[in-house]
Amino acid sequence: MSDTADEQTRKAAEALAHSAGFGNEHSSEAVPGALPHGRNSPQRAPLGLYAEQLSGTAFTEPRHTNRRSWLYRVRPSAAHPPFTRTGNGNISSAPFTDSVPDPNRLRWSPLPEPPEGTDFVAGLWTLGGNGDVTQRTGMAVHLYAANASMTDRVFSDADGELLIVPERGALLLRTEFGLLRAEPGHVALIPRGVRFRVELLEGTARGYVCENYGQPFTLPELGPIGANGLANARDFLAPVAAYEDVERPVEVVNKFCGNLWSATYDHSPLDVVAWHGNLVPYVYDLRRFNVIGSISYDHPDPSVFTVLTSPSDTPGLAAVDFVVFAPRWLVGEDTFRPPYFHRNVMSEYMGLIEGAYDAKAEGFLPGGGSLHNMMSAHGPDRETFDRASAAELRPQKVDDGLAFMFETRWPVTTTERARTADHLQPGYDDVWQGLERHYRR
Ligand SMILES: O=C(O)Cc1cc(O)ccc1O
Ligand SMILES: [Fe+2]
Repeated sequence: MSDTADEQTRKAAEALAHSAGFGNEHSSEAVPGALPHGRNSPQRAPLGLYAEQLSGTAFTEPRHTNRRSWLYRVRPSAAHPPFTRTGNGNISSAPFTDSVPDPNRLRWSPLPEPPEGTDFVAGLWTLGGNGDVTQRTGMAVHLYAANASMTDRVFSDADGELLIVPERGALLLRTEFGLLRAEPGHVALIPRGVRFRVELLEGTARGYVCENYGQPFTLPELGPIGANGLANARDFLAPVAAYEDVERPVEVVNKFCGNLWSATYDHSPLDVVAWHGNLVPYVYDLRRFNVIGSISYDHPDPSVFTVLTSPSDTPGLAAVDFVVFAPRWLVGEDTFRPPYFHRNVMSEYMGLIEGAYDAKAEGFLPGGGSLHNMMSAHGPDRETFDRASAAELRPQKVDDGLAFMFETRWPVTTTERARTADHLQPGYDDVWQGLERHYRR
């Protein structure tokens, strides 16, 4: 008896091989001899494959930012029927114009369960964002909730790269470059335009997506930290080549300038037998993050927790940073240890992958999220403030949660759907009520 689709997903996810490193030249062939040697585009590519370049940066960008890969495939991507518009579901794109940017602090509970048969693409739900897809600037925050694998359907996003942050349910990502497994606590990145399919390893899945319209995420500079630390390049795992030779109708959904377009191919475009290059999908286990912090006094700024950064044209000013609050020791002397009260020119969307977050005693839930827009005042809730102000300052391990932040240079405009959602929490402001006056003269 042949395996069910779910069994095929599970078996495929076992013992995956990877190619390690960030920004380096990878190469991989699923069939020996499929990669040409000494040139990218020989007169006839090996094994009758088609050679095709995928450019993630302009041809002429400087070497240290240039990203491209060469794919050797059964059929060239160019062999496809026309795309036609299809429904956008709950996906929207920048510029976000259906509501005005809001200075209020907003918080959402997790997405409700989706209807039966919702796959990753159908389960995407846009919360908001900034910039403009047609200008390749800015970002969108999406959530997803799915209970079905994509079958005979693949997705690609011309508008940006997708940083997927699973919160519930492991994912098998079948990409043009091969297979990746991403479970809660990992992040996965799919470069702009790369075709992929999401299969569910646990029946249901939930999480967050940062769609980055701008420059690709890269590792932050380390400056005085030195040659090692934060996210180490060797812990980023690209797939090895794996292809499917499928000659039956496959729907390709293409997100282009804010809309979904669909075409039904007569074959699967996940037909890359070999590839090489530095533009690759990857996964990263957030628990590998080397957390740097204060070993004397004061709470450091969260920039020190940056995993990945999408630079802007201004040095030091990120279009968007991906920041993780991973388990760590707090040892600061005479220090208020949780996140401080602050107002930030950058806008902060936060999510929770597991457990709790040290600035919020309750209400900030795994699968939920908060938005503290440009200059909005926030910080520890009353309970956290009272507790941390009175705490005995012994070395303390913070290891009861895994939270993250998409921190962006432009204010985040929420979609009408996010503003009117049942799971938008009323009364979020109240967490800062009752902070007593202690000042006496
Ligand atoms: O608002 C937040 O919780 C995120 C955050 C964490 C921190 O440690 C310092 C500043 C900051 O914005
Ligand atoms: Fe903050």
